[in-house]
Amino acid sequence: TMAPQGSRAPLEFGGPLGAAALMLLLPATMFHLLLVARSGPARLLGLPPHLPAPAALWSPGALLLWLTWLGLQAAFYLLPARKMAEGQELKDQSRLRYPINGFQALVLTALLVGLGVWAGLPLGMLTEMLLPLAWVATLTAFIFSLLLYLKALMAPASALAPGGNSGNPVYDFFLGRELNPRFGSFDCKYFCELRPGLIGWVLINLALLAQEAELRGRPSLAMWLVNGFQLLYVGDALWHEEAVLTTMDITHDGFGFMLAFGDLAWVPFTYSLQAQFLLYHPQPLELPTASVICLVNAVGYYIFRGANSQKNTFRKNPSDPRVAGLETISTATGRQLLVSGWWGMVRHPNYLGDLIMALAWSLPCGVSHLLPYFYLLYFTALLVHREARDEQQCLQKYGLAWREYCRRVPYRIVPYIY
Ligand SMILES: NC(=O)C1=CN([C@@H]2O[C@H](COP(=O)(O)OP(=O)(O)OC[C@H]3O[C@@H](n4cnc5c(N)ncnc54)[C@H](OP(=O)(O)O)[C@@H]3O)[C@@H](O)[C@H]2O)C=CC1
Ligand SMILES: CC(C)CCC[C@@H](C)[C@H]1CC=C2C3=C(CC[C@@]21C)[C@@]1(C)CC[C@H](O)C[C@@H]1CC3
Repeated sequence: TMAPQGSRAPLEFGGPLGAAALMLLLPATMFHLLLVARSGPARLLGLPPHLPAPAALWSPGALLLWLTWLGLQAAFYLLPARKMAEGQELKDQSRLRYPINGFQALVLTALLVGLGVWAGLPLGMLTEMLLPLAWVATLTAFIFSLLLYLKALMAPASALAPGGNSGNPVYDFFLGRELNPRFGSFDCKYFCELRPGLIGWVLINLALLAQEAELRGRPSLAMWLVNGFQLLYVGDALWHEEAVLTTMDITHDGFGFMLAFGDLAWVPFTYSLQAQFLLYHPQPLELPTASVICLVNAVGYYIFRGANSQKNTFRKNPSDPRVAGLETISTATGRQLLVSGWWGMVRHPNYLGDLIMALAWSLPCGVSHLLPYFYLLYFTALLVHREARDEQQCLQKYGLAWREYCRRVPYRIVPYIY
């Protein structure tokens, strides 16, 4: 109905109405979770006992801290990188270059925070600032996406994303118009996708652990597990930073409110929900149960990493001895699809591993509350939707070969179930 500005890509996320609803619903859910996690009953489905006064949301200190954080991570991004990677080929046949120094940013942040704590910085105080920090992060995401929307008005057609250019301002603002908005060599989307949000998430977790130690003498075993598991996940993502260049977020989606808010606000303030819950609702955890939970996380990580690495190795060099023996299907594009190994088990084995880890992150919080399982529920919905989007894109790319793959590997994420 509305495609005056170019792409006739089918509308996703329920079109403009869905986009408008998500723009309200996502921040509202984030604040709901932040408030409920610290409330006595900690009920996921129910109103928070107290709504904060507007003054509790606004703090110049939080604004300063947030801007310093973004500035610090931007400075780390600009430091010399161990490697410069090339992105996928763009519409104009060019390729962008990206610094691979995310893990270095994590290490430098850890050193800086360690130094601060050694010098007497009260890290636990960060937990008192989560609400105003989440508020400034949301405002930043909103203002940033508005600026990006305006910047895209001046971008050439070849720089626009396949979706996000329907002509409907609400929809396009949500999805993002420009594919790789950059200021000089500074790539806004790539920067936001991994650094301020993911590193911020583990820093908030650590502050919650420090605060628990302050309140109860030492951190609980459950808090250690949640911190350890999530640090492994974030460290892994930054270590394999180059792999993010082939995700649909970088190759297909524009940079709009969805990713800006998701990366800057949603990830740090909702992905740290389990640690938030544990600070206000300590849970007893015995060693034998903790060991079983560690095993669940290890199984999830093994599948997640095995599947991602197998595909990355295969895409880089199909004759690499680690993948050369695997069975494949040829496609008209000249690329091949794996039909054995992890990718012969289900069509998204990496999502399966990710979901098993999500379960392991919630289990230390016990089974008395639904709230810490929010991430697992949200993530299942996100991955089911993401899987469907990816299938659609693969069907377009590979046509009949993709149908053949679906016939040979009939399950999407969970063998014999889905
Ligand atoms: N924690 C979080 O919030 C989130 C985590 N994730 C995680 O990020 C990681 C990346 O996920 P995502 O970006 O969704 O995509 P994937 O890593 O699953 O990549 C999908 C792409 O892989 C290629 N592919 C699919 N099947 C095959 C096959 N059989 N053989 C070879 N190549 C194949 C296709 O691209 P092509 O053929 O072009 O190479 C397809 O588009 C995952 O581990 C996911 O779990 C993702 C989203 C959110
Ligand atoms: C709030 C919205 C509903 C959607 C926001 C989505 C974002 C939070 C996610 C989109 C893709 C992501 C990826 C990751 C984190 C979450 C977001 C940004 C990873 C970096 C997580 C670690 C993995 O190893 C790689 C992931 C790539 C995609």
